[in-house]
Amino acid sequence: MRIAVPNKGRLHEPAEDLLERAGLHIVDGADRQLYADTVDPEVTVLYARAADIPEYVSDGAADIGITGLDQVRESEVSNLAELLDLEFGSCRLVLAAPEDGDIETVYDLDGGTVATEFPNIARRYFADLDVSVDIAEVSGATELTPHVDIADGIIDITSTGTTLRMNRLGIIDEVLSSSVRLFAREDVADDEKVEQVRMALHSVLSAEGKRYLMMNAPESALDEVKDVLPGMGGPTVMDIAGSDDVAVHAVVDDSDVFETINDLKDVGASDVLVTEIERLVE
Ligand SMILES: Nc1ncnc2c1ncn2[C@@H]1O[C@H](COP(=O)(O)OP(=O)(O)OP(=O)(O)O)[C@@H](O)[C@H]1O
Ligand SMILES: O=P(O)(O)OC[C@H]1O[C@H](OP(=O)(O)OP(=O)(O)O)[C@H](O)[C@@H]1O
Ligand SMILES: [Mg+2]
Repeated sequence: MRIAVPNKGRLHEPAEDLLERAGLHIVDGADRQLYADTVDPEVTVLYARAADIPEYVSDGAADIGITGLDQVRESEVSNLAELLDLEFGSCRLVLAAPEDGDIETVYDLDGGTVATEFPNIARRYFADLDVSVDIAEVSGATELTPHVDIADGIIDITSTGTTLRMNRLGIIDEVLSSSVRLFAREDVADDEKVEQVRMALHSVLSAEGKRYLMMNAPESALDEVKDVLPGMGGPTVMDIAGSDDVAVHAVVDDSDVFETINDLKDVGASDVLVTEIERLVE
């Protein structure tokens, strides 16, 4: 089973980092290599441009892929199944035009030109709205084009909004909200190995924002301790040999930890340990 991963650009590091945290360690993955092995002999990695990954998975060069939803939509391949939102690389594809111009709605662009790195998404967007627009395909610095009379507006990625602001462009509409996804070719989407990889990545996402709490508590206070712990499926309780205390373990949302510890102390818990969770397989 082969997994296609961005070889450079902003998605490369977070994608590799996620595989590492999922325990799918890359071995022998020296820089600028096309393929790498992982600790699982059945899983190999193919490094490719983020924009090429949907096509590679669709054609069978890889079986599953990690790239932005914007790239999947732009590729127009139809045999991919989304397995997981990996919750990084979040951005919006927006329609924008000069702030001081006379384009205020998408309909004002009828008969005009729009520059973009995403011509397929752009064509579909305008066709759906029945707006007739010429698409000028560019390969970068899209934000400049309205200021050099190449286009009346643009469809481009924004995340912090800095680039649009610097180029005095205002957002007219959101075309797509994107983040990085794990997807598979439909014919292998239900394979056992694909499911194992999906589950491993999911376990990392599930652990994010969660903490593991361990404490001792008098057995007589157990009901109150349980009431305080919001825990998933109730806490784990273990007897401590030769003691009236029990050990209690629970998973708690990071945002609840401060309040939960205070409440636990109030009902008699002691020796509270808080640790991070690497993965949570449900
Ligand atoms: N602010 C952003 N700008 C561009 N892409 C973003 C942004 N935020 C998230 N992304 C995601 O990253 C993808 C771009 O990946 P790419 O590998 O092209 O990164 P890059 O850093 O722009 O590299 P390059 O310098 O080659 O353009 C986008 O398709 C999108 O899914
Ligand atoms: O809202 P912001 O945080 O300003 O991000 C948006 C900008 O980032 C991307 O460019 P990138 O840095 O990838 O350069 P590129 O156009 O050369 O790919 C994108 O094409 C926008 O120009
Ligand atoms: Mg870029």
